[in-house]
Amino acid sequence: MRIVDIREQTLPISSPIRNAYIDFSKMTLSLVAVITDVVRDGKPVVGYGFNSNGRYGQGKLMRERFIPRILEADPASLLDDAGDNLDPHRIWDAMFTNEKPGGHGERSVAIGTIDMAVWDAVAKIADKPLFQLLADRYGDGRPHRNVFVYAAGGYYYPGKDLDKLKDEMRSYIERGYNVVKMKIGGAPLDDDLRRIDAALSVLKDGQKLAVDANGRFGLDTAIAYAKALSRYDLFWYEEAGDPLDFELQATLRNYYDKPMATGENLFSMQDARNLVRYGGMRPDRDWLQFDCALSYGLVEYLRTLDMLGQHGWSRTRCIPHGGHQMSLNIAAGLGLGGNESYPDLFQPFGGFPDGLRVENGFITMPDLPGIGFEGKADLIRVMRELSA
Ligand SMILES: O=C([O-])CC(=O)C(=O)O
Ligand SMILES: [Mg+2]
Repeated sequence: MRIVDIREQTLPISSPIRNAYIDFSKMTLSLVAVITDVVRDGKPVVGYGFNSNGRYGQGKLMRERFIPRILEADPASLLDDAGDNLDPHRIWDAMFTNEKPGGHGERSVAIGTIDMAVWDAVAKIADKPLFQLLADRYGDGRPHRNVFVYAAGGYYYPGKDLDKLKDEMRSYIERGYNVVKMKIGGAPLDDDLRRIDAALSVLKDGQKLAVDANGRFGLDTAIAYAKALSRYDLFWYEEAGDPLDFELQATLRNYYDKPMATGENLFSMQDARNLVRYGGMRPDRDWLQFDCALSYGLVEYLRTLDMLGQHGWSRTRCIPHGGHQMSLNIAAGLGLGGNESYPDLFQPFGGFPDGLRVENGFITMPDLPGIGFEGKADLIRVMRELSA
């Protein structure tokens, strides 16, 4: 059993939307196919992966370093002890050969994307949904099939007035979500408060709004927003300041006693650990959003979950960024608190398998092989073009 080829294609996911920090007019991602010599139903098993929105495609790093390291390794050294499947941990070690620690810039995205495709292949070779494989290997064998999901959107874009924002939020609620998220920090505070009031006006009892500043604020602005947001009962106040400014985050808790969230731009277990050590995050109410697709993959995310446990954090406080099915499987298999969802954005990569309904804010995991990309017709079409 061996990996015979790994292919990458950089694809556009551009749109006119913007958050407080970037616009998505030139946004791309890497799609990866890991092609094996294992044959199922007359066809080779192929694992697929892609990186989440917000970081660009990483084909160059993959082609120069990470793909050759896997393909040049002794194939037997990449298998598990029984020799009957690929071992994601050993493949990860091969990718990380001759890489120094620290500075987890773009390579964590490159490795995380290949890692996603490897896990998809591993679960397909084991003939299981990935969430079941994870529950079997790392848990008690019983996945949490019902996963909390929230709808992310509420971006700034040209011509978007308050009515359009309300329509967007209402459409998520009508599709079964009970938590919706919108952007803040890309307009003056008073304008944002009007936008928040508009979004809240379409919510009913038990439905909540989260807001996301995308790391835009310095301490003074972060505090001004904290004071203004305190009057609401928000699901969370996300990424107020620079993702690496742990002191800002720690100070902010003195001005905001309701839930906060951050972590989507921390790309390693060590960075996540620094947030937990120095960021003043509160295990009883705050949320951690590390996204495996951007941060060295599930092999690293398993280390992050171990680290969290050692620091007194429950994994139910993790709701990953990215809205991809990989984190959906991790949430179901390992018992996270839920997952982000982009019902309309970043298509065909955003969203979940066709026909999956959101009910009262939860989805029920379908029985699909691997990560489940085969259940989303527009996505698997693009993926199969890469592996054909
Ligand atoms: O706008 C983005 O970069 C995405 C984001 O922060 C999120 O989904 O939380
Ligand atoms: Mg965010």
